[in-house]
Amino acid sequence: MKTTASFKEMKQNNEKIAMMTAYDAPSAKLVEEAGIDVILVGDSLGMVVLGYDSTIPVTINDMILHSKAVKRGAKNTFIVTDMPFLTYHSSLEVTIDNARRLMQDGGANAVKLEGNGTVIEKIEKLTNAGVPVVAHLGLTPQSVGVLGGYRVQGKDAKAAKQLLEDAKKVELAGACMLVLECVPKQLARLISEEISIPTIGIGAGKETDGQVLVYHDLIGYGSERVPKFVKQYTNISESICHALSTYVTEVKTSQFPEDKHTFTMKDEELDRLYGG
Ligand SMILES: Nc1nc(=O)c2c([nH]1)NC[C@@H]1CN(c3ccc(C(=O)N[C@@H](CCC(=O)O)C(=O)O)cc3)CN21
Ligand SMILES: CC(C)C(=O)C(=O)O
Ligand SMILES: [Mg+2]
Repeated sequence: MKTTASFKEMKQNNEKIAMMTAYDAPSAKLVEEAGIDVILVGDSLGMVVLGYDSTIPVTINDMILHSKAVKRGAKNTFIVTDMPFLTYHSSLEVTIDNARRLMQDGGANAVKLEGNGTVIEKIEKLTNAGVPVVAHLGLTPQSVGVLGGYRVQGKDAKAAKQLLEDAKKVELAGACMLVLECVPKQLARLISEEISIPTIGIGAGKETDGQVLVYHDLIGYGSERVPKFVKQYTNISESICHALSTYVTEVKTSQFPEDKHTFTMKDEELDRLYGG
C-alpha cells in the first residue's frame, strides 16, 4: 500500500497521483482494481449517495459507516476520509476524537479538513498527534452557505495571493497533501510549484500533482447536470436504465424468470405431495 511518503516521492518524480472517491465496498473494489493511488471517502456522499442537496447534513457516523465499507472493498489502498461539517471546529478534544473514530472505527489512513484560519491550527495539532491530514482549499463545499454557492475561488490577484498564503500555512502545519478545488489553472500551478506537499486538483487544471473526481460523476451515475470540471468517461445510468426497464417488461410479460432461473421438484416427490 502507498503511504504519505510515496505521495511526496511521486511529486518529486513528477509522477501524477490519481485519486477517486468511493463510498461502498463494490465501488471501492473496482477503484482499487483500476489502479488508483488514493481513495477519498468524500462527504460528497451526502449528495451522490444519500440524496441531500449539500454536504452539510453529513455526520461523523455516516463517514464511519461508508469508510468501513470502502475499507472492506479495497484493503490495499490508502484511504482518506473527509471530516464532515462542524466536526473539527469546536474543541481540540472533539476534533481529535472525531479523527480517532474515522481512523480506528472507519479504517481511514488519513483525514481531510476544509478551510483556513483556525482549521490550520487543527491540522497542526492532529499531525502532532499522529493523524495524517489532507488539507482542502479553494472551493470548500462545507462553506457553501458563506460562499453563496459553488463558485470558482481565487479569481482575482488578492484572493489568489491569500490562497497561496493559506497553502503555505497548511504545508507548514504539517498537512501531507492539499486538495485544490475550483481555482484558476494558473493559481493551481503556482501553488503546486511553491509548496513541497502534493496538490490534488478538482477543477484546477492539469498542473497540480494529481487529480480527484467523484466516482458517480466520472461514470455518469446519477445526476444529469455535472460541474464543468467533470469528464464523464461513460454513462452507466443509460445501461442501468435499459436493464431495469427490460426487467419490468419481462416480469409483466412473463418472459422472466426462465427455466434456468428456476428450481424444480423431482417427479416422485411431486407424486407424494399430491398423492399424500
Ligand atoms: N457529484 C458531485 N461532484 C462534485 O464534484 C462535488 C459534489 N458532488 N458535492 C460536493 C462538492 C460540490 N462541488 C461542486 C458543485 C457544483 C459546482 C459548479 O456548478 N460549478 C460551476 C462553476 C461556477 C463558476 O463559474 O463560478 C460550474 O459550472 O462548474 C462546482 C463544485 C464539488 N463537489
Ligand atoms: C470533491 C472532493 C475533493 C471532496 O471533498 C468530496 O468528494 O467530498
Ligand atoms: Mg468533501
